[in-house]
Amino acid sequence: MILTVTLNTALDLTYTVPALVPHATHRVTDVVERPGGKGVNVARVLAALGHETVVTGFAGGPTGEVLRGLLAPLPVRDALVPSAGATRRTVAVVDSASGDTTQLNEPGPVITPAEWAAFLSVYAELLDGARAVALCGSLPRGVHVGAYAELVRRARAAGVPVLLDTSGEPLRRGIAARPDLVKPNADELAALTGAREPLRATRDARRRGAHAVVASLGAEGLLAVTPDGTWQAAPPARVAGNPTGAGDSAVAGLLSALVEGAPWPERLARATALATATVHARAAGEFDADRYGELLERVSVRELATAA
Ligand SMILES: O=P(O)(O)OC[C@@]1(O)O[C@H](CO)[C@@H](O)[C@@H]1O
Repeated sequence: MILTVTLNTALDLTYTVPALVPHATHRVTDVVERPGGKGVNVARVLAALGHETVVTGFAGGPTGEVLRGLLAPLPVRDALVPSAGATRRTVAVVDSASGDTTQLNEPGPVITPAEWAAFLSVYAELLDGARAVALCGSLPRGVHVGAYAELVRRARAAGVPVLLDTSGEPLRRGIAARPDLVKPNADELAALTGAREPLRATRDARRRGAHAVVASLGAEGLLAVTPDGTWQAAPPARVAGNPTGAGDSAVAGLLSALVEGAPWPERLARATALATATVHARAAGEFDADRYGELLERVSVRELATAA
């Protein structure tokens, strides 16, 4: 089983408008409501690939009920821990004229010390039996900033490979706890390292403690700095669409190939094809299987002649 942790789950709304104009009233032409938060998206993609998947984190209030109701028919096991505070909503507004997406994320509930303690005991139980764990997304209020570092250390102590996908101070502290893999995007990487040049920043991130770093660089694909080598993976062509959740699909691809013991080029090909197929999809956590299959054959993975 693969475990995904989403401490700040979300009810994701995707609105499509003809054109997004500040101060104007907009008629929404398409509404999609999905169970979300990064780790939930990762789990949905993993389940679609046929992996046994469990989601944990917090869910509460009426939004939490809706989220759990949307998860129920999916082949994903719900091990979410109840919180008194309500699960947040996030809104992605897709401008169909420009193709740009604007994201609005609520802060989420305040987690109490008792709820955090309840989560830690569920996490410990789930680690026993997990083949890999992904720790994903922002922290809800009330959860300490070193929470991911703590969860990384516990996964390592249990011998479970751990992937971290977060930002800011939780990422900085989490990396220092030596996760097997981190997957920052270009902005997260720049904020962490102060470097804009992708290769330099990715190598710097790895030096901070991660075993391997896979940076997601939008249309440029993925850059991986690993103990086995350095690779750049790119989609066959620039794609237009909603990029929300593309990074989560990349995480799912990396985990899926990792638990199958695939080598790095194959992990990166799978991650790039899934991320690209998600840009074509209506919402995060989704992809078209045929398109994924076509992309997988056309993704390029190039080894860079440079030391990690
Ligand atoms: O606020 P966070 O936790 O950083 O990100 C949350 C979020 O924007 O990320 C996903 C896309 O990656 C959305 O489905 C989700 O709601």
